[in-house]
Amino acid sequence: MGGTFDPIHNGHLVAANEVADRFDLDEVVFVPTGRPWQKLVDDGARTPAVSPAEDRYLMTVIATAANPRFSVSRVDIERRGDTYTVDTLRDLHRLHPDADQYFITGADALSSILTWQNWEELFGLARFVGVSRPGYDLDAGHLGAHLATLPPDALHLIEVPALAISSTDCRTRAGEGRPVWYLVPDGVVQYINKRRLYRTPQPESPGVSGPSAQPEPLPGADDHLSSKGPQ
Ligand SMILES: Nc1ncnc2c1ncn2[C@@H]1O[C@H](COP(=O)(O)OP(=O)(O)OP(=O)(O)O)[C@@H](O)[C@H]1O
Ligand SMILES: O=C(O)c1ccc[n+]([C@@H]2O[C@H](COP(=O)([O-])O)[C@@H](O)[C@H]2O)c1
Repeated sequence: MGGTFDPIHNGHLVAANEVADRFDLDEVVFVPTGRPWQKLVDDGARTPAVSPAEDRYLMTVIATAANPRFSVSRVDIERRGDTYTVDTLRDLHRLHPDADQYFITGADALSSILTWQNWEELFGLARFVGVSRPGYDLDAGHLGAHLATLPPDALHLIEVPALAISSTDCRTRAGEGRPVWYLVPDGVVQYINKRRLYRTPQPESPGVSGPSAQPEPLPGADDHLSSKGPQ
């Protein structure tokens, strides 16, 4: 399952678990994006409007650690440049050449798949599983005439328990000091607080000392992964 996971929330985890159960998958690999090119700020520098990749990666590790079937891959955050699913699937295939790959995607992401890089190749690299998400229609109608050209078994649409949770709402809540408990795993709440993620920067008062408004840089955070906090 690919995602920006800024932060990972229980909607992601329930969807992944449901697909693992329905398709009897041995493993679900969560793949945090490196540079999600459709989430860039239009500032000329093409800056991702997302938290640093290492923070998103660590939250994903924390959220999935207790489930033996869940793992997290760094393929997208270690690849330079914009993140394309076609590269994700090729990299994972190289790492697990004998595995049948399924790519799990929510109804919203599925509906924009025709805008993805080299989207025609995607269905030859993995089976796609589109999962329901409150507020979005789950159908493949947007694929139009392309649907008939897909390999058999290329796309499955499944209903999963409805959780009206989004990362956007979690960021807004954290920024406003409202609770994100029970929307994200407890460890992720604690990580958000520890790293002061999603807080609107406060102007510093001269002469007042106190805890730094900025979190410590993470060891290993690389320049090409660094990015701007969400607005
Ligand atoms: N509540 C949910 N139910 C089902 N699928 C979901 C849900 N939230 C996200 N997804 C799917 O998980 C994948 C990764 O989503 P992403 O990390 O962008 O989370 P998001 O909540 O959509 O984030 P944002 O609000 O920042 O856009 C996408 O395929 C998305 O459609
Ligand atoms: O390949 C692409 O061009 C592409 C464009 C947009 C999104 N995706 C993938 O879709 C997944 C969900 O993305 P997002 O931005 O909704 O978190 C994630 O794995 C992204 O890499 C992929």
